[in-house]
Amino acid sequence: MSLDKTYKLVPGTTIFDAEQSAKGYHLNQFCMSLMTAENRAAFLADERAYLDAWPLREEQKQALLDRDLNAAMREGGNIYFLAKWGATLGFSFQQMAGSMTGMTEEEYRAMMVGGGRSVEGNRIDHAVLDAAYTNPEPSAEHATITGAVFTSHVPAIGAALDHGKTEEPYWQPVFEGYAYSKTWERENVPDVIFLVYNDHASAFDQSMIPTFVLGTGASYPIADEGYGPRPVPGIEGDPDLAAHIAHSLIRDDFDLTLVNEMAVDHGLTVPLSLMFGDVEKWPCKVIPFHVNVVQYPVPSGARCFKLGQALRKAIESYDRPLKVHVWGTGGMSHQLQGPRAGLINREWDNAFLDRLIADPAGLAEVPHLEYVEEAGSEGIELVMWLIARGALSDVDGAVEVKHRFYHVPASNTAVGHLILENHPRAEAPAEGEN
Ligand SMILES: O=C(O)c1ccc(O)c(O)c1
Repeated sequence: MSLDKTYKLVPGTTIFDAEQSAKGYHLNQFCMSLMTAENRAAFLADERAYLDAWPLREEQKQALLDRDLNAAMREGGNIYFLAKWGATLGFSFQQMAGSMTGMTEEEYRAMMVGGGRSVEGNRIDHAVLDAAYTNPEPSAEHATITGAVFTSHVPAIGAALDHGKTEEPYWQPVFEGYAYSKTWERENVPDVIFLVYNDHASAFDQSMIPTFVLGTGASYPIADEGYGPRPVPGIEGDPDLAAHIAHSLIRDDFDLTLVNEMAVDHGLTVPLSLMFGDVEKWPCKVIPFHVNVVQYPVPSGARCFKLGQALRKAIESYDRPLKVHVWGTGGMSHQLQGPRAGLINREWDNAFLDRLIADPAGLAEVPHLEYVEEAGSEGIELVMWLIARGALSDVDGAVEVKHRFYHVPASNTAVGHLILENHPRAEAPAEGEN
């Protein structure tokens, strides 16, 4: 099933969607650079030289040099960004809009004074729209979620790996718990991991508190959390699949923040190290998905579970035969602050794992207060596991527990880990087939 992009059929109109945004990313960022007097002066002194300093395609530079806004829009420019360029050259919004219509400035102004352009004759060709609805292009192939991994993402685990301490008596039992996981992951390398984690005041500070962040970028550097960046490879993203997921989730009423550039911290890198070990390059692409669990209000378990269900629909409607893993990270019980620091609740953690496997919808109803009271203030990270669990196939398929592990302690936390394989039910053969 391909997504509804019928907005492309409105005549004389370019909708700025994720596809256009990817195409025009540097063009629009160039426009943003004109928000200082110093940069505007440099641009006006030598437009070509200033443009050449940006990674723009020649078509994009030429569109601006020709003052051709239609071409700039085709090349991914958005009018609110381009307005910064226009303002630098002394154009008003009316002059810019009029320049795209084939009218002179006077004609366009007169048309607006006369009541503006009529919608009559400017609607979608309904024959084309009807055809788009009645003959949706069936896709022979689609992406599949083949497994889910759930794991703690304690930074001290990353430090133990990076400093060769995995065989020390304190750490050996932790890494022993991931020995099978590394073999399983090697035998089941996906094309893409959709990795749910929380940023720990690394990419997002108090200037911005987005609830759900989908990484739509091509690559992500490793954050420096104070000890220097972890010595692990950078992350390659999948902008195309991420844009598809963004479109599908937002259409399903999940209000996401889309981020093209961000550094990723231990929340994302420690799970990758645990599952892939010490590698030169991660063997697959990763789409980072950050959930705010730092500043309240944080999303509920129920919201996360529903998001996971919508994520499954999004991934399965992507028309390429990719194998996708969905990972939920963070937890288990831990409290990093105040007189209750060090809180561990083995019974609650293990009941959480039991219910995550057998009763995820029921588990999703557990309120925040229970996480904080029973699993410690930072145990709230466990709501993120419900996103990955919601993406699996219980409705028309089955999940199989491949591995389960629990250990106390790693620094201040309990370590929990699960691997669930996803077995979607085979699609019913079409009539006439065996
Ligand atoms: O136990 C710890 O040391 C610790 C520190 C930071 C974290 O984000 C975390 O999950 C655990």
